Amino acid sequence: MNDSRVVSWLERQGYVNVRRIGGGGMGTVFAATDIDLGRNVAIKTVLPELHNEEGLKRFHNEMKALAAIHSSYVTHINKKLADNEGNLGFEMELFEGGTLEELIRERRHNNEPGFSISDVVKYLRPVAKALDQMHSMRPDGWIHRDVKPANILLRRRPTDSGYSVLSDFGIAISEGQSRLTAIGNVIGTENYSSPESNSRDYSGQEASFSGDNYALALIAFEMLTMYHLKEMMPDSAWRAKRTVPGMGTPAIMARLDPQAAMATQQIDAVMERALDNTPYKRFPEACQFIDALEACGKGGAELNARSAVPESQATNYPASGQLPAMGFGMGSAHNLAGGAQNWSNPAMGSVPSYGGSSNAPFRSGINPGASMPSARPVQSAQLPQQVQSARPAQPARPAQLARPQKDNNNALMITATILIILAIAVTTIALVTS
Ligand SMILES: Nc1ncnc2c1ncn2[C@@H]1O[C@H](COP(=O)(O)OP(=O)(O)OP(=O)(O)O)[C@@H](O)[C@H]1O
Repeated sequence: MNDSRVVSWLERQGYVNVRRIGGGGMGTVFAATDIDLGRNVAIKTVLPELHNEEGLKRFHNEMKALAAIHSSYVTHINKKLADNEGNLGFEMELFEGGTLEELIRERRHNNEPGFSISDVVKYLRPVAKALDQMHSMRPDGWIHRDVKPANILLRRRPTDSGYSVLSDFGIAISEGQSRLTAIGNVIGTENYSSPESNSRDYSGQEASFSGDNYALALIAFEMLTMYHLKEMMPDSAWRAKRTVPGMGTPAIMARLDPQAAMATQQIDAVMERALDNTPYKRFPEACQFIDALEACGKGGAELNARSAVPESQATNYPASGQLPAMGFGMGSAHNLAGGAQNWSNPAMGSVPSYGGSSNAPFRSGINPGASMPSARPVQSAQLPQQVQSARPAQPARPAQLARPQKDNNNALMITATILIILAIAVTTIALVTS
C-alpha cells in the first residue's frame, strides 16, 4: 500500500484533502477531512511491509489498548477502517500542534533556553494523568512502554484536558498480558528507557508502570535543560549507574529558564527521586511527580524537600559511604558517589551541540562531572523482580521505616527500668545503713 494507493483508498472511504502527516515504524498517518461530518481528522494506516503477523499484531494491539483505556488524555479511535482487500486503518482526532519532539527540536534549533517549569507542567500534566489512569485500571493496568516526546501530540488550543495527549499504543501492554506474552522484540526507545530495562534479569517480557513514569521524568529533564540525560553520561553509566547532574551545574544553569534557575535545589530533589535507579524509590504516581515539579515553580522549597524524598529514604542508604543527596544542591562541589565518574570519557565527545556559547557543556570548568552529586548507583541486575512490575499505588515500603521509632521506645524503657532499679538500690542501702 504506497501513499497514493492509500490516498485513493481513503478518498473512496469519503475523505477529501488527504495528505500524509507522519509515519513511524508501524504506520503512516494522514490528515483528511471527513466530508460527512465536516471535520478534520487523522487516519493511521498500517504500512504494507508490516502487513505481516507482527505488524498486524501491533496495529490491533494499539486499537485494543485505545478502546480499553478510553481517556481524554490519550488519542482515541473515532472509527476503524477496513476492507476485504486488506486495507486497514483507524480514524482519530487530528492534533494540529505537532508533537512535543518537534517543539523541543525547534527550541534547540533556535538556541532558546529550556522550558519554564510552568510550561513543562502544562505539556506533561495531561500525559501524567493518562499514565496514572491507564496504570490504575482494573483488573489489569496498561503500561505504555514507549513514552517519548514523539508520542506526545499537541493541540493548537487547549481543551478541558489541556494541550497534549499521549499517543502510539502499538507496544502498550496490559499487566495481565505482560505475564503471558510480549509484543514486539524492541521494547520502547533506548533514549527513554529505564535503568531496570538494562538489567540482565529483564527479559523484555516484564514491563513496569514505574518505567513509564521514569520516561516522563526524562522528558521533563530534557525540557528544562535542553539536554537529554543520556547525552550527559558515558554509555556504560547509562546502562548501569545513572547519575542526574544538578541544575546548578554551569552547563545546565546556562540553559535554564529564569523560573527554573530560581529553584535549582528544589528541582534537583524532585528529579533525584523521579529518576532514581531503584523503581520503588520513585514517585509512585506520575501526577505526584508533576505536582512536586509545579511546587518548585511556586517557590515550594519546603514542600519539595519534604515530598521529594521521604525522611525514611533519605536515611536509607547503603553503608558503602554513599550519602543521601537530599540537603545537597546537586550542583554542589560534592561528589558523594564514592568514586568519581570519569566525565571526560570519550563517549562525552558525542554530546550534540545545539549552538551558542553555552553549548560546549563538558569542557573543563563546566564539566558536570566536577559537581556530580551522589550517584546512588544501583545495579539494575540486582533489582528485586517484584519491584520491576510493582503497581504504582503500592510502592514497597522500606523495612527501616518503622524501626527507628520502635528502637527509641525500647531505649526509653530500658533507661527507665535502670533508673528505677538504681533508685530502689539507693533507697535500700540508705535504709540498711541508717
Ligand atoms: N492524531 C494525530 N494527529 C496528528 N498527527 C498525528 C496523529 N497521530 C500520529 N500523528 C503523527 O504521525 C506520527 C507517527 O505516528 P505514530 O507514532 O502513531 O506511528 P508509529 O508508526 O507507531 O510510530 P513509531 O514507529 O515512531 O512508534 C507522529 O509522530 C505524529 O507526527
